[in-house]
Formats: sequence, C-alpha cells, structure tokens
Amino acid sequence: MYKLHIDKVTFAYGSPPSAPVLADIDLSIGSDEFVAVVGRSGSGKTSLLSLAAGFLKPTAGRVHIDGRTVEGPSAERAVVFQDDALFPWLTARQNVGFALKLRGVPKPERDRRVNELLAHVDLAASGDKAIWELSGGMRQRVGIARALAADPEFLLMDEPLGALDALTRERMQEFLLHLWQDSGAGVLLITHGIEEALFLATRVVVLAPDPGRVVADIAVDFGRRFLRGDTSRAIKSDPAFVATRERLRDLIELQDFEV
Ligand SMILES: Nc1ncnc2c1ncn2[C@@H]1O[C@H](COP(=O)(O)OP(=O)(O)OP(=O)(O)O)[C@@H](O)[C@H]1O
Repeated sequence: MYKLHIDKVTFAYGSPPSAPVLADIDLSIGSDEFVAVVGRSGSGKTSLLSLAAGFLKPTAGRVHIDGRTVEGPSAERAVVFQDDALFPWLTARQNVGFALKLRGVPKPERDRRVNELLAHVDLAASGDKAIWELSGGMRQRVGIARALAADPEFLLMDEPLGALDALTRERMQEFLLHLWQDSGAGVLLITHGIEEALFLATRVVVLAPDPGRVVADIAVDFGRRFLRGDTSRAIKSDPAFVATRERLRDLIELQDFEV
C-alpha cells in the first residue's frame, strides 16, 4: 500500500509569495482510500489537488509518496478535471490510447489495453464514436479511462461530475465507487457536493478558508455499504447519512461567521 502525504504544507501563489492560501496542511491518503475534500469556494481545494498532482510546489513542507518527494506531475498520480480536454476530432478509443501511443506502446498491446479500459468504464460498445457523439457522462468516463491508462496509484479528481445533470451524476457516483474498488488506486476527490462526498468517500476532509486549513477529517463507510449491496437511495435516506450530511453542512456554513 502506498501513502501520498501532504506533509505540513503551506502554499502561497506568486513570487514573492502573497498571503498563504493553504496553511500547515497535514493530510495523507492511502492507495486503498477514497478521500473527498469539501469546503467553501476559495478554501483552497483545487490548490491542494494541484500540490498533490505536482503542478504546484509547496512554499513550506513537502508532498511525498512513501518518503519519495513529489517533484512534478507523474503517471503514478493521474488527474481528471471537470472539463477534461478530450481531443474532439479523435474517437473515444483514440483519446484513451493517446498517451500509450506517445509512450511508444506497440499497437497490439495498446489495442488490448484500450479495450480493457473502455470495458472498465462501460464504453466497450462506444469506442469508435467521435467525442461529439457522446453524452456528458460518457465523455467524463472517456477522461477517466484515459487517466487510468497509466495504471496510476492515485487518481486525483477535481469536480469530475460537476457538469453533469442530477440523474447522470448519481449514476456516475455509483460508477466511481465500482471503479475505485476495481482499479485499486487511491482517490482524492474535490467536490462541491456534500452528499456526493459522503456517499463516495472513506474519509471526508473539510477545508476552511483564509488561509485554507483542515477543520475536520471524518471517517465514513457509506460507499463501502453500497459496494456490499445496499442501494444508494437507501443509504442516502439512512438517518446516519442524513445526520452526518447536516453536520458537514454546519461545519462548512459556520465558517461564514468566521470571516
Ligand atoms: N493561479 C492563481 N494565482 C493566484 N491566486 C490564486 C490562483 N489560483 C487560485 N488562487 C487563489 O487561491 C485561493 C484558493 O483557490 P482554489 O481554487 O484553490 O480554491 P477552491 O476551494 O478550489 O475554490 P472553488 O471551490 O471556487 O473552485 C483563492 O483565494 C484564489 O483566488
């Protein structure tokens, strides 16, 4: 099991650095965990994910995986954004295989791996469709399959379901849980959806703003219950789920009075 550790990290944009947007963040994510980060707009969620991805460097502290310092982006940490920039002129299959092609993976092996990945995201029958022929949920699954092509240890996702309608979003949440279980990758998910965080994650982390800091780190098991066979409707109406959701909402809304 790998551990991605955001180790006492403070981060400020600019040079010279302006006021920190994240202060003394200590957060570790195991490769068997699904960690969701919630918090008000501007609390530093995307900055946190960018530090884990290696797009940004800490102003103080260190990001490391099992002691190895993260120096930049790497295939072991795949990133999925809300508006994943797929190549619109390529098919789903070509988008998923693009990075493998760049890496010089021979065509027969590439085809085998791409077919596997398309099946993994329930797109086996749509691989030859152009991106513009796919629905929003299907496109997002192409983006996720492309991220999985590198066999990452960690999947870092920033609002991956944010642009989807409510019903598709619910179906994609269930899909993400199966994907997490099957891929064996640790997940760091940034979301504005409190209910989504609670349903999917094994831990929900709440950030407070100015500067961004962790104010709660709550272990939950609703997603695991779904994977064991409970329906998402039953889970989301369970009094324990509703009570935790309200507690999280309070934690986020109470921050309004602090600033
Ligand atoms: N490239 C940048 N340069 C300077 N400041 C930035 C930059 N990106 C973000 N910030 C600032 O850093 C703070 C945290 O932003 P960040 O996007 O990480 O928050 P967030 O919680 O993801 O917000 P949202 O929920 O609105 O996406 C904000 O005050 C923002 O204005």
